[in-house]
Amino acid sequence: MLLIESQYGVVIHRDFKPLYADDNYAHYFGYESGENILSMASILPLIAPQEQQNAVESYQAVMSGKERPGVRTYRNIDNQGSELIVLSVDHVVDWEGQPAMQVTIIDLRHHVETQRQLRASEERYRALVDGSIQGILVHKNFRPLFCNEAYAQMQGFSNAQELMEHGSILPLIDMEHHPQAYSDNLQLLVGEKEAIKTEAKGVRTDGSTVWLSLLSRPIIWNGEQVVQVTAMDITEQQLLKERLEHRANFDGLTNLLNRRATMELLEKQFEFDKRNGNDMCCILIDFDDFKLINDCYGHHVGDQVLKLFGKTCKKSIRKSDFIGRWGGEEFVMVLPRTAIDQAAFIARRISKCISEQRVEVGEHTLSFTVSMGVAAMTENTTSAEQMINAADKALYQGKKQGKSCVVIAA
Ligand SMILES: Nc1nc2c(ncn2[C@@H]2O[C@H](COP(=O)(O)OP(=O)(O)OP(=O)(O)O)[C@@H](O)[C@H]2O)c(=O)[nH]1
Repeated sequence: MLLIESQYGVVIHRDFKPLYADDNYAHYFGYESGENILSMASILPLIAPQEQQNAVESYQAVMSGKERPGVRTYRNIDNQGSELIVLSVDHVVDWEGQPAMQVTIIDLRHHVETQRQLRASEERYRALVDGSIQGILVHKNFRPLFCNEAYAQMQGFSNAQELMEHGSILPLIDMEHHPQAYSDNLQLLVGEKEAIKTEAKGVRTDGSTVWLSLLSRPIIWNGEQVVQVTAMDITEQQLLKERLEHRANFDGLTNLLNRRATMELLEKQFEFDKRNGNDMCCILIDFDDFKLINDCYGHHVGDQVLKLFGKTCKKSIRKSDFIGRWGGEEFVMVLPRTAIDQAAFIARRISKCISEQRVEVGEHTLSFTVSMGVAAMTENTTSAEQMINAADKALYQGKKQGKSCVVIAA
């Protein structure tokens, strides 16, 4: 497909400040490696002085969306001061969350033939972007017209051809993102938007998830208005983000919501149920004589008991209910749309269930109990905190009454 025999060089820059340059690019200008280019404050001096203004204007026009990225010829200057004519293919890409210009150049000095090829710019575009370090896909209403190797690999294909054999790229987009994809596609095609930047979940050929940072723009392809997508694989960053989010909201030992996340959710639920006139209850749960468990069997057994408690509770509540770790061996269960009688019933059921659990420690079989305070959101309850305090008082009563019991707040 590519009629040009020479290799091409790639540089990515923002306002001509180099962000990435490969060695081929550096070689064109007489440097040893891309590192030499990266150490420059600007790559503008590599363009012949009489063409620099033109280059700056083109850059601004493309980045602001006034002009589409295109194929141009430039007079460049190498580090010996000699002029070289290059064919340059501009391409707006996403670089660390910001748009940047990717320029692919071919030295035209020895390739008179390439002048003729200038006219076949779309064909050349195909060949040049194949070497892009970012995934590039061109589609017309999700029918793939072109994709480079990088894009195909991100989606789990072994080569671009395999992806191109698919009639639609929609199955490669997670269902959840389909409405957004349709709407973005339409907005770009009717010219409502010049570019759309999104993060979307993709489906690899093996069914696994790939997270992509996408920059979509309308381009002309064989005379038709179509969409070009530049993609970066951000799966690792996304997984890290999810892990950090999980760590920020969940307790590491029991994998239940931590106190902060529980309170946040409880407050939201409280506001919702209050506004909608729904019932709502909370149960404060505290282990009985937990210190004894630690003292007799060791801290690790205490941990094991807490984990088992978390699992047991999660299994015994509805999807709309939630439970969080409030403190060391204290937990809060939130029951939206639940009246106090039902809540008391649930508390007793869980209390029984907990007391039936057994943990084997060597020759010993350990059992344990909890005390619970149950409170409802009444007409006079004005905050989630107030409801928790009421449950806490009831729990305190329970502890005084001899533990292993469920006490309903007055
Ligand atoms: N193993 C383990 N123990 C914990 C954890 N968090 C708190 N504890 C222990 O739980 C015990 C709680 O002791 P206390 O507050 O006296 O309560 P208790 O012994 O359950 O007594 P009552 O509440 O009156 O029934 C303390 O010994 C804490 O060290 C934890 O994550 N793992």
